[in-house]
Amino acid sequence: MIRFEQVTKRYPDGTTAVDGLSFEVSEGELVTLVGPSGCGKTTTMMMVNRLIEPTSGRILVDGEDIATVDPVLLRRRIGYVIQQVGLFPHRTVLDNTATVPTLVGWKKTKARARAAELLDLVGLDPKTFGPRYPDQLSGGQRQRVGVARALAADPPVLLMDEPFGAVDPVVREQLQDEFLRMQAAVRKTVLLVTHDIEEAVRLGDRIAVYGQGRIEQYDTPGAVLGTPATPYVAEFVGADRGLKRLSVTEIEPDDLEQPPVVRLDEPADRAAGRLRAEGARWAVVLDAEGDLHGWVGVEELAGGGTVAALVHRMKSWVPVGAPLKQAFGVMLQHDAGWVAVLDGARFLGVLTPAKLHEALRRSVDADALGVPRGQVDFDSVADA
Ligand SMILES: Nc1ncnc2c1ncn2[C@@H]1O[C@H](COP(=O)(O)OP(=O)(O)OP(=O)(O)O)[C@@H](O)[C@H]1O
Repeated sequence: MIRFEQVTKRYPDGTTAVDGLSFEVSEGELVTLVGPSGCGKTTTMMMVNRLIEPTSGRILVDGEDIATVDPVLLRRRIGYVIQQVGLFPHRTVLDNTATVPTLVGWKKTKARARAAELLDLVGLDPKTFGPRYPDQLSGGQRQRVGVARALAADPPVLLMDEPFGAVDPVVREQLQDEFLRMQAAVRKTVLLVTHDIEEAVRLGDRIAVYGQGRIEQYDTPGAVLGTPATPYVAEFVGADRGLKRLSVTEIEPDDLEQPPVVRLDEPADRAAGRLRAEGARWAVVLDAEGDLHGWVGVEELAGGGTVAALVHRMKSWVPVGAPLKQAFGVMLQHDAGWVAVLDGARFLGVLTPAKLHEALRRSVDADALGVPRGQVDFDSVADA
């Protein structure tokens, strides 16, 4: 969808901001450009909508060399979100959002209806916020309007330059979450500039890690964190990259341990006898469908009746496919040595700290070998 071919940008004063850049962004992909200040990220992005012209090389959008496209027409196909949102102060939020559709000749009512839809999409109630002026919004709300406005003409491509940079960390995380939810629905091709590796990892399908004017590594967040291509990348992503990797590694059924299980309708004394024989001190409680009902301690099974009367509700669990970090967070929060993993209501197994470590190690090796995690034998990497 966006293709850079040997693109170089040299400014008149001799600064080479971007040097022989070649990479490609697929349709519907979100690519984050990350790197220290002055490494050429913004220059890269502004060449896509021709706010900056390359010195040499070509950029193709949807197969077309953009040097041959009228810049005004090009920019209508490309939404642009910047940190200083740049809303018109004397226009309402609704009219700000409707700017581009109005420019391209939509009727006012249609443009406003579309704007209302988009405000809704970015989490702002159009009835409440539509009539307000930009200075009546918080920083985070203004950023959302910026995103809504960029999406208004439904451009296939979105360029975002530090779009969540101007807000505090908590709001920033909320905006990132909302943006990811929205992106899952609209699937734009997105180039997003950030200097924050956490943000790059969290948002990107792929990350381009910039050195001075060049991309040092272009890969998935997991691969960049797991197997940095150069010492520069390793240093940039940080010594705690193992910890960061927890947030991009998903829980897979193969990662799980199978704890002792008792059935909800099982007589308590029989369950107790079985668990004692296995040397188990507790068990998870499932119904006939395999759905999780909670857990029970073996001591509590001493009385009569069925397990159903004795079950403790499970306070927390995590869905399969959630990041390992979420499971780790739940374990810490409840000071627990394990957390149940569910597929819908169905119990799949539990994740323990040892299993979590194993999953992380296997995922690093899987990325390095280019194979699915299930194919990596943990024993072969345990001593690595
Ligand atoms: N108009 C210009 N004239 C000369 N040099 C420029 C110009 N614009 C940018 N540069 C230089 O080009 C290099 C790349 O700048 P760019 O803005 O692309 O970096 P960046 O990675 O986006 O940085 P930041 O994260 O600080 O925004 C820098 O050294 C910058 O000083």
